Order: sequence, then structure tokens, then C-alpha cells
Amino acid sequence: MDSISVPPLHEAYEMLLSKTRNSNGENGFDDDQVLVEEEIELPVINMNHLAESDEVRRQECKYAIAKASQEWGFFEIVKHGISNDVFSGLRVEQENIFKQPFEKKRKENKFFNFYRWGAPTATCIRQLSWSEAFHIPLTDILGSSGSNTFSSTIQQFATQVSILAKTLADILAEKMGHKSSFFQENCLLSSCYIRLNRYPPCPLNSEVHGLMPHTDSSFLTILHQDQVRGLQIVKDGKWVAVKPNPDALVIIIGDLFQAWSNEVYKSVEHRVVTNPKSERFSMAYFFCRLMIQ
Ligand SMILES: O=C(O)CCC(=O)C(=O)O
Ligand SMILES: [Fe+2]
Repeated sequence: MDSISVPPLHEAYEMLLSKTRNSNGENGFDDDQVLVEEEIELPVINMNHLAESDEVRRQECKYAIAKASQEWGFFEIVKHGISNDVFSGLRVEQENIFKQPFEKKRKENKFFNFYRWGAPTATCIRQLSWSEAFHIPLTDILGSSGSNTFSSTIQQFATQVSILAKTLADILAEKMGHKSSFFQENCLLSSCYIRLNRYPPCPLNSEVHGLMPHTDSSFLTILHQDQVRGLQIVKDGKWVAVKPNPDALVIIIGDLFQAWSNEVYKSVEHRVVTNPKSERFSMAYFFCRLMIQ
């Protein structure tokens, strides 16, 4: 990994880390587990069943989506219709933009509305995020001319993933007794965005988070993660690691869906832990607000 592209996380956090080391003893961390042993497999839903001619199979699939959203707030979908070529193309572009020099990323936000590195507001170790991210509004993506490979690749992904998000949201709406085209009709496209994440290897301490614990504020999030482990969720009150599945996309129910469904669907806390050796990439699509909110 070329070091010129990596944000100065070490320097930025050195003070915070040494302060904590001094006041908390040896390594500066308390007992709350960050390293977890247990690795789970999320419920896996085959989206092909939605296209079956058999109405019973279609309904079973919708039921499984609603059940996973209630009981887990997290699940995986396979046979979702977005081809591996789209993800591998986007991955190449994602690596290219992150591998630009840090100063360039920080200063030049031509296409990207927002570049974040680290955790600018962190006041303690728990709140550190050993990562960087580009936050790209859907309107910028769909409105761009698609004239370079990055914008055409991300446009292709955004178009397909938006359809998927609406399909899932509409199934969840239907199961709550709403019209089955509710989100199709009411989603505010301009509120949706894509976030590209990079987690550089963290040589410091495995208890520094790659991304600190949070819930997503979206209706739902569609996440594509690579093969490097790191994602963890809270299940039955404890942190468990999510095993990467190369064929699946991870669906995360967000705060808006939890509120809108009167807490029927669960927005679950999750985080990313760091890896001392391997860098990790992920991309997330956030399906956000309604026109009528
Ligand atoms: O990188 C990941 O696996 C999770 C990313 C995430 O939770 C987020 O961007 O909100
Ligand atoms: Fe998240």
C-alpha cells in the first residue's frame, strides 16, 4: 500500500492514544470486548424466488425478508441480479480513487461532495475510526455525464442498487399493510447516497475501531464488503462477527425504518474492527428519505 495515500491517522490520534495510555494503564483500553471469537452467518435470502411463477414461493421469500428484518435487522441476499462484473469494476475504481495522494483527496472534491478521514470529533479511544470514506449523493452520480470510467461504473451500480433497495423496502412496507408500491412512489431519490469506505491496516491496537459503533440513519442500507473480516453486529446483546460471503449483499435496517414501522423492524448497532495487516474496502448504498416526510 503506498503510504502517501493513507490519511495521517497515526499522527492525528497519537495525542489521544498517549493520553489514554497514561490515565488507564498499560494499553489504555477498558474491558469492553472488541476482539470477538464468535462468527455468525446471517439469514440468507435468495432473491430469485421473487420471480417464481408459484405465488406461494414468492410469498415465502417476502415473509423471510420481513422476518429477518424483525428478528435480526441484518440479513444477506443472494441472486440479487447485480453481476460480479459490476462489483469488480467498481472495486478497481474504488482502489484508484483511494490511492490518490491524501492531500489531493482532501483538497479536490470535484465529483465528491464529501471526503471523511478518521473521526474528526473523537474525544476518546472508543470514538476513533481508522478509515476514510467518500460520500457521494445519488443526484451527483445520476446527473453526471458518465464520461470517465469511475462515473460510468458507479452510475451502473447506483441504477441497479436503487431498484433493489426499492424492491426490498416495498416488500417490508407491504408486510406492514401498505401499498406494495409505497417506496417506489414516495422515495426521495435526492436523499440517497453511496459511501465508499477504505480501512487501512491499523498497526496500533486491535481495539481501535475501523468504524465506531453506530446504527444507520437510513431506511435501509445495502452493503458490499470484501473478503477481509471486520464487520460486527450486536446480536442478543453481544458483539458477533459477520462472516464475509462473496456472493451476497448485506442488508441493514436503519433508524428510519425502525421508526416508520413502529419498531417492528430493527435498526441494529454495528461497527468495523481494524486489521493489523490487510486493508479492507466496502461500499454502501443508503436508501434515505420519503417525499412525504
Ligand atoms: O464497512 C462496513 O462493512 C460497514 C460500513 C458501515 O456500517 C457504514 O458505512 O455505515
Ligand atoms: Fe453502518
